[in-house]
Amino acid sequence: MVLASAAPGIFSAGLDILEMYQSTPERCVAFWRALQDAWLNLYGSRLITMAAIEGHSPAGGCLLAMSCDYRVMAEGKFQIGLNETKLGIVAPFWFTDVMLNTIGHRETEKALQLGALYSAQQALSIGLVDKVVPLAEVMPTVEGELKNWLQIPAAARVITKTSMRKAVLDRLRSQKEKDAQFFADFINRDSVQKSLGMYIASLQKKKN
Ligand SMILES: CC/C=C\C/C=C\C/C=C\CCC/C=C/C(=O)SCCNC(=O)CCNC(=O)[C@H](O)C(C)(C)COP(=O)(O)OP(=O)(O)OC[C@H]1O[C@@H](n2cnc3c(N)ncnc32)[C@H](O)[C@@H]1OP(=O)(O)O
Repeated sequence: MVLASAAPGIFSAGLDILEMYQSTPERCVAFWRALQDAWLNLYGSRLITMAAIEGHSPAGGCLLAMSCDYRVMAEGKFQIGLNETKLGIVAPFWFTDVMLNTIGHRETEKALQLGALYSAQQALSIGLVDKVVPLAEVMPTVEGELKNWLQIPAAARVITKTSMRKAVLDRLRSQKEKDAQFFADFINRDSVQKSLGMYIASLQKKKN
């Protein structure tokens, strides 16, 4: 399975910020449950999963990419990373776990505190992506890599993948409702809503 985007220049802009702003607790819980299930299915997929990152990939977009087995990113102006702290929010523990498994503890600690967004070359240097190529070569490179992965006996690959990812998946599975409730409480704090409001305004200002 290849994750790619139909929007030029954007792999994924992350979660819909407007869903987290001035929403109701009930809607926030439903929103979070949908995200949890999507991620559990993706990270726990038995399929070979690859991200064709042909554009920006902040926050939830970076989570999607990191949750794949292999990442190819376009060189150039695009950025990737977990930038949550820049919005005044905090990466949930399962976002953090996936990043830890991808780039290790020291880089994750720096990346998360700073809300760092990396260029493709920087992402390659810390192991956040596996390959950087010109934009037009992203999809052919993914397809070529996929052929390599498909050579591996499927049962052996799936057992290996499942055992590598089980602890992180189980950590969320065992506390889904608590996590959803925590998200709804956290996101509706006055201080968090204020930060999100300012971030949304800054996105709109950048455009004008
Ligand atoms: C131990 C744990 C303790 C506590 C944790 C508890 C709870 C956790 C709490 C919260 C966790 C939440 C996790 C959140 C994850 C996320 O994914 S948050 C989203 C982060 N995303 C971003 O910051 C991206 C913002 N967007 C951009 O930077 C740019 O838009 C872009 C680089 C992606 C693309 O740039 P451009 O091509 O220049 O496009 P525009 O900027 O003009 O955007 C077009 C249009 O789209 C709107 N938009 C962009 N991104 C979003 C978004 N994520 N959500 C909603 N809307 C978005 C943008 O405002 C423009 O709108 P219009 O002006 O056209 O209406």
